[in-house]
Amino acid sequence: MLQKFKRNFSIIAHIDHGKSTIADRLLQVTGTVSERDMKAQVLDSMDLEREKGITIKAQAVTLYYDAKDGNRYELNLIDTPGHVDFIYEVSRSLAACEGAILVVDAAQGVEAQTLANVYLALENDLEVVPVINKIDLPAADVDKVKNEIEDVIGLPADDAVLTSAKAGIGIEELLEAIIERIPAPEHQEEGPLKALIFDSHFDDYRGVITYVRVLDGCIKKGDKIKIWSTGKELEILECGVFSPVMKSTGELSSGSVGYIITGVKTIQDTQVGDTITHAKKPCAEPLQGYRPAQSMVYAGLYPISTDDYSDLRDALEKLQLNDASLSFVPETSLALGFGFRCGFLGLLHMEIIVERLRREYNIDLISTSPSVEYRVHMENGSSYTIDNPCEFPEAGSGKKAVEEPFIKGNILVPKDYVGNVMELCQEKRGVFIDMNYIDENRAMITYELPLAEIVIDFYDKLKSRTRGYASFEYEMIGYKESKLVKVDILVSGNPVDAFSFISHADHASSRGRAICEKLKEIIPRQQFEIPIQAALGAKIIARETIRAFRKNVTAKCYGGDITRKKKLLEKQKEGKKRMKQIGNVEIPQEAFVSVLKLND
Ligand SMILES: Nc1nc2c(ncn2[C@@H]2O[C@H](COP(=O)(O)OP(=O)(O)OP(=O)(O)O)[C@@H](O)[C@H]2O)c(=O)[nH]1
Repeated sequence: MLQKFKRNFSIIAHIDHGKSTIADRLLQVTGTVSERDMKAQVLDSMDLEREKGITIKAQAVTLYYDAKDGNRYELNLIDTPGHVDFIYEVSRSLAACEGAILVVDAAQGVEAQTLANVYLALENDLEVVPVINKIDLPAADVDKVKNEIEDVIGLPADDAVLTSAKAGIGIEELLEAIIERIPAPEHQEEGPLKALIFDSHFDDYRGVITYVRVLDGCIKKGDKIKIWSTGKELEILECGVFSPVMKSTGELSSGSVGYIITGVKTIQDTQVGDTITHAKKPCAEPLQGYRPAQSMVYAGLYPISTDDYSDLRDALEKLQLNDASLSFVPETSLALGFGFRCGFLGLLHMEIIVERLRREYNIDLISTSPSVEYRVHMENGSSYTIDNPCEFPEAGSGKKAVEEPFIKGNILVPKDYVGNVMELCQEKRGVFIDMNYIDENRAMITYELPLAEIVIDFYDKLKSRTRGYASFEYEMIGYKESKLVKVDILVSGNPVDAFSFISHADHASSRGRAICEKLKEIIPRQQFEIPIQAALGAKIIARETIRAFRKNVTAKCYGGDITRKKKLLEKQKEGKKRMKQIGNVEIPQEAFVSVLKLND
């Protein structure tokens, strides 16, 4: 197909504004999926995505549309995730497009992530087509949203397409708008091959599937290609498009989006952002590429049962096959045994990985409290980074300063909640930068905040203190020095490394106290007294005591039924499996999780 009949676009939106529903409708109206196969949100293929109702990974799909001008067009839709954790995936899918559909909810209007995503699209020189969705809702206010798009984003909104993805209204108009307004790709159809790798996934049966966008030239089955950065030469065993399942076409021409299979073993061999060219007749220079995704949040993952250690390693390796942003290295903890230190894009990413390990791989896990990466500067001039509280330098070790990562966060909120948001940001050690009213009702508040304060539960707190009306988006701005200390938690005098955390000095006592109180509630009484303490080095800053108690499970069984007694004892043993033995104290698994939730 000629380039002038191709259109490559993404859909960008704030979470829940209806991006996936619109994508589903486009698939349906163009006959890409039959009525029978249409299950809601075809593009959100992972179970978890469906359940949580969020898109995580970028996906591509090719649609064919017979337009009103009598021509048949090839439309390549690249889906993008909507959550802040995955903004990196958004930027790389945008690089494979000429245009973006900007979906704004007709009742909610422009939100913080709408803005962040539009700016990314404009940075990539994309043509943005505004779409106002959910016009069927009684609370829809199209004129107000049009004004917001013009005033807040600065895009003309007169000709915004009005849709109700739910009711199937406005979908044809949207398809026509895509063809009219999004420019066709303009590359050299005959030139030496130049293609961009924008994603990849591992398929159990077929190996690595690499997603490519062809710029110049053409890829054919049997071609010998070269990966620019590594110089590795590979043969194209198969190439084709997603419609929505993989369909081999034997060829991908200039301006197209599709997949190639080359027989490489891991997705690391075809790095996202790399350039593909022909081995014999290479292009003159590579495409710009991307920075690799960076882990922001770290935590230790430990199997409850030590027998699961190698299964956990295999599972992490498998997950990494599809998710280059997940990193892990083995680590050991005195309290928890053998496990892995893992790096994630954000808390949601971490939650998803932990949940998948549980569900898909059946591994019961304990995760330690999430941490960020700190930079430690020593008096002798050396410096290093740590992502684990256990590596924090002890007092007297010659530490000069510790720096932590900061973000600039933009919060869009109705004016009634401005006070609550500012209060929350102050509690989280935020530094006020700016506040602007975007209209008479809503304000955009900007704060600089330590990332460590954001990763725990900022998002949840923000939602609850604004009744779900605030939206939030952030970017990293770099490292700054802070007064940080490590707090240890001692159970019966033994430090439990999995409970240690790094905190700002001003918050150390209150957090230490809160954890001691929580552990007192959770750790069952045992036959001896258990002191629980929080300590700053040798100094105890909080203490709780669990009094002694003897739990005699057979007490209920008077009468001499020995089998019943045995059963009860068996049951007690089962319960113990879910405990971790720390010194002479048994700590239930929930303790590790609740401490994690409490860290503020
Ligand atoms: N009333 C109404 N509801 C809609 C419409 N479009 C989508 N929804 C609903 O809005 C919710 C969110 O829609 P999604 O398509 O999952 O939103 P999304 O933007 O893809 O969300 P992420 O994938 O998480 O980024 C779902 O419950 C949809 O059924 C619409 O036109 N009208």
